[in-house]
Amino acid sequence: MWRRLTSLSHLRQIRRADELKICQAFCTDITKPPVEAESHYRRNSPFVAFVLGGPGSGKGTQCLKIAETFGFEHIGAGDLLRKEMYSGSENGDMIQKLMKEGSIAPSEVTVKLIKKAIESAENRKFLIDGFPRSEENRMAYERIVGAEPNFVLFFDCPEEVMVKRVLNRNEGRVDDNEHTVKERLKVYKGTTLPVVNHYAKKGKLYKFLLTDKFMQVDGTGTQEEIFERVVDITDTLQKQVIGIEDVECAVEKYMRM
Ligand SMILES: Nc1ncnc2c1ncn2[C@@H]1O[C@H](COP(=O)(O)OP(=O)(O)OP(=O)(O)O)[C@@H](O)[C@H]1O
Ligand SMILES: O=c1ccn([C@@H]2O[C@H](COP(=O)(O)O)[C@@H](O)[C@H]2O)c(=O)[nH]1
Ligand SMILES: [Mg+2]
Repeated sequence: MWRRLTSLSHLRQIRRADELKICQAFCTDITKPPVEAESHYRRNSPFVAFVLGGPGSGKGTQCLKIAETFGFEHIGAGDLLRKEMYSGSENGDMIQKLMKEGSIAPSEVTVKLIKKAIESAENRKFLIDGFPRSEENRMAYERIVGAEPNFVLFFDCPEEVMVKRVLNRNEGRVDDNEHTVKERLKVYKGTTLPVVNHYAKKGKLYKFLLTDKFMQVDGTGTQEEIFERVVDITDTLQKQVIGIEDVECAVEKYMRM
């Protein structure tokens, strides 16, 4: 209840009469969002978290755990591109060449695949793993999908650990080799980190610094130890964001009166 009322403070510009209606509407003990607001939220506002980090930092591993625990749909941008590559599509050869080089696929191709995956899912909560890779990717997503992510998780892993993991992964990926991993690291540092900085400035970034302080397995913490930290943040953010969305939907409803 308190959160609902305090979240309305930014609406000072609304006419006094409308303000009164909004306050009256929220002065009852609402423990659940109004049915109309809830369905608006589900239908129109997918809840999106981007998951970023270098090659082999553990994005995919943690996404599987988050998806299972919190009921998110896991969309791996690289997985979508690999599927497209092997599907015999007209973009297949181009994607394969870029992946082997460690380069980034054109934004329109990747965003189109992500948008399709979001639109065809029943779920409205998404983890988008390994995207955006560049500021250009980010802007294309925001333009085409028409929204920013709700929050961004960032796995900051030491470079030597990432390289070792990628070279030991053994999943038959065309880019898991010494030459390509060097290129991917260059792209990550030069082109993806600016995206991370962008979301840090916007206050949307949650960084997991994976250093040798855990002294486990490979010096970054076991998958379970890292996940324990991820759970806390994801749980809190989900609750906060859903609360804010409810207020905005309800405000829209009362302003139309
Ligand atoms: N905390 C960890 N400790 C040890 N090994 C790990 C840990 N997390 C992930 N791994 C292993 O490291 C490898 C890379 O992990 P993962 O595929 O999740 O990385 P990624 O960030 O998705 O990489 P990419 O960007 O290349 O897809 C996998 O073989 C995974 O099992
Ligand atoms: O948004 C994206 C995501 C991926 N790529 C290309 O795919 C590979 C592998 O991606 P992973 O996320 O590591 O599975 C990546 O190196 C890029 O070549 C992309 O172009 N755009
Ligand atoms: Mg991955």
